[in-house]
Amino acid sequence: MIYHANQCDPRKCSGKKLARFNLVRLTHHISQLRPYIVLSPFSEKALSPEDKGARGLAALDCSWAHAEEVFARFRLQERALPFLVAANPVNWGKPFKLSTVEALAAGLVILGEKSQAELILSKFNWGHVFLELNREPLSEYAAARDSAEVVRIQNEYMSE
Ligand SMILES: C[S@@+](CC[C@H](N)C(=O)[O-])C[C@H]1O[C@@H](n2cnc3c(N)ncnc32)[C@H](O)[C@@H]1O
Repeated sequence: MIYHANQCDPRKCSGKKLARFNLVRLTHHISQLRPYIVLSPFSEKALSPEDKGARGLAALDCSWAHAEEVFARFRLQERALPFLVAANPVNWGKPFKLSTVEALAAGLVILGEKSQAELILSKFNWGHVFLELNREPLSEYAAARDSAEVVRIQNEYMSE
């Protein structure tokens, strides 16, 4: 599920593209995200395999310029993704600043749904590069026990 704030260039928006392929549902009602784990770069808790019981994943598609202020307006079941590097053309090589499709794909891998991650990334010509660039950390995060272990693994990558 993706909450869409309509702040992006529709030609470049990865969330809208996923919706065109019927791979996500778009909503303009934040309340519809409540049953799901919402990926937020501002959450203090990291996503981990401990979250596997969740009903599903959600992201909030808005401009990075307004993201902090948009997330601050709501109280949801939020989780941050650990250190991963973007492969999308807008933020290529930047850590943590993932496009919506990269964030959902990373979350799916961490929750043990790698084939779903490959499916959503397959709609983007750079999509496979995201999994290649982050193959090692993603497989370690997916094997972690809980959020604290994900953060410990992340810190090892960040100190390298
Ligand atoms: C700010 S929007 C930008 C969307 C971009 N315009 C696009 O077309 O993909 C990206 C969304 O992906 C998720 N996301 C990105 N990086 C993340 C991170 N490091 N941790 C958690 N969620 C993240 C969040 O839901 C965030 O709001």
